[in-house]
Amino acid sequence: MAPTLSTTQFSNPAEVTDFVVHKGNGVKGLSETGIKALPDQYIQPFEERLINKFVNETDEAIPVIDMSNPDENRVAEAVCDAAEKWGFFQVINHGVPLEVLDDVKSATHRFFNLPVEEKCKFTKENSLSTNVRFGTSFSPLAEKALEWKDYLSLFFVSEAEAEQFWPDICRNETLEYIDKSKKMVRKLLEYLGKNLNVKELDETKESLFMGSIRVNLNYYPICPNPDLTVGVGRHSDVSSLTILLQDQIGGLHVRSLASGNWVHVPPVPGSFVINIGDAMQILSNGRYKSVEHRVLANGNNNRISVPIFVNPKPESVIGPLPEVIANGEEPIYRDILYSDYVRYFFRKAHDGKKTVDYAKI
Ligand SMILES: COc1cc(/C=C/C(=O)SCCNC(=O)CCNC(=O)[C@H](O)C(C)(C)COP(=O)(O)OP(=O)(O)OC[C@H]2O[C@@H](n3cnc4c(N)ncnc43)[C@H](O)[C@@H]2OP(=O)(O)O)ccc1O
Ligand SMILES: O=C(O)CCC(=O)C(=O)O
Ligand SMILES: [Fe+2]
Repeated sequence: MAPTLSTTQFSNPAEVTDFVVHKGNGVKGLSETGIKALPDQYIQPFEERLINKFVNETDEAIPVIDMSNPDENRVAEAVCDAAEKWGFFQVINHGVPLEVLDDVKSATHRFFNLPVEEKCKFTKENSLSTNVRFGTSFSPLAEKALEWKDYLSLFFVSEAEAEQFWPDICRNETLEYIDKSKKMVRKLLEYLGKNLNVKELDETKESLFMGSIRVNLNYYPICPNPDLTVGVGRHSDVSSLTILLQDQIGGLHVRSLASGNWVHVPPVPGSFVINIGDAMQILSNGRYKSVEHRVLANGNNNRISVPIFVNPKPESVIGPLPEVIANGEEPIYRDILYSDYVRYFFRKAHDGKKTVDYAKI
């Protein structure tokens, strides 16, 4: 239900922050007050807005890969090529039932449409588990300018833990989405691993590449001045691989490694957007690239997206794989504890590709 506060009740920026961040209304609540101008704390520095700058000026596009015949060499080659040259690609005919995708999108809308009191049961302060967190922006206490996004973040431990702590309204659909995506994730990791001389995804490699799973349900409400802010600022993911389901609205942009231009990722019905994360960049000693991306805010439509972050286990030590440096290649990253790396990422504002410097030798 829409909050009944009138925008005139915000007499200063601190009241907006209190309403959005501390009272748990999120930017969705703020948007639904009918607010006509973007509050000051959402105004991004000029260089971060980048609206229309270097966007769509070329006909560059991230590859779209058809996985109908997943055992054909050309599919594996296309995936590895995209991972090296773009760090991003879309997949179609991936084998995940479209109904599962529709169901998790509906579940996302249902969660965000809950009354504030219900969503607030899952804020950092109130959640009964650190694995379930409802929040807004990315790291509001560390950010100079906030981001126009609310999220529910679910770290998967077990079905039993999810049964106990995840919100009822979206639990089953999210679990099904994870479960039905696993086969495709394994296949993608097999392609990427083989190309690095990893013969098979045995227990050790499985734990490094896909030892933990986090799913975020993202909600980007209509924004009064989308040109002045961002939905998500420039960042690379800290995952090994991210599987992103987006709706039909659009707004995700990827930095082209070839030109430096921002390239829009057009919604393709029934597809996933796949991207390489920092953990895979480190494991592959820089062969596969985790690439900067960002999401524009939208003045006309609400948007949702549902990324599955496929990660090493928090307790894994990650560094360039022995198979990669066996040929005498110099390691460019040191060994790091993965949970230290993720903590470092979460404790600062988005800052483009800087997180990975933490692991550089
Ligand atoms: C939210 O907007 C985002 C998110 C992203 C994410 C991109 C990714 O690639 S996510 C994949 C990350 N990988 C993993 O989660 C797997 C490994 N996980 C771990 O090692 C641990 O779960 C942990 C993340 C280190 C948390 O450990 P723990 O100490 O048990 O838990 P906390 O004390 O609650 O958290 C520590 C610290 O982290 C921050 N934080 C935790 N969870 C989240 C979350 N879901 N979202 C945001 N921040 C989180 C938090 O700041 C905690 O510090 P406090 O000072 O608040 O206590 C990309 C783009 C986006 O816009
Ligand atoms: O919403 C999107 O399209 C991308 C979100 C994203 O980059 C993230 O959650 O890491
Ligand atoms: Fe991301």
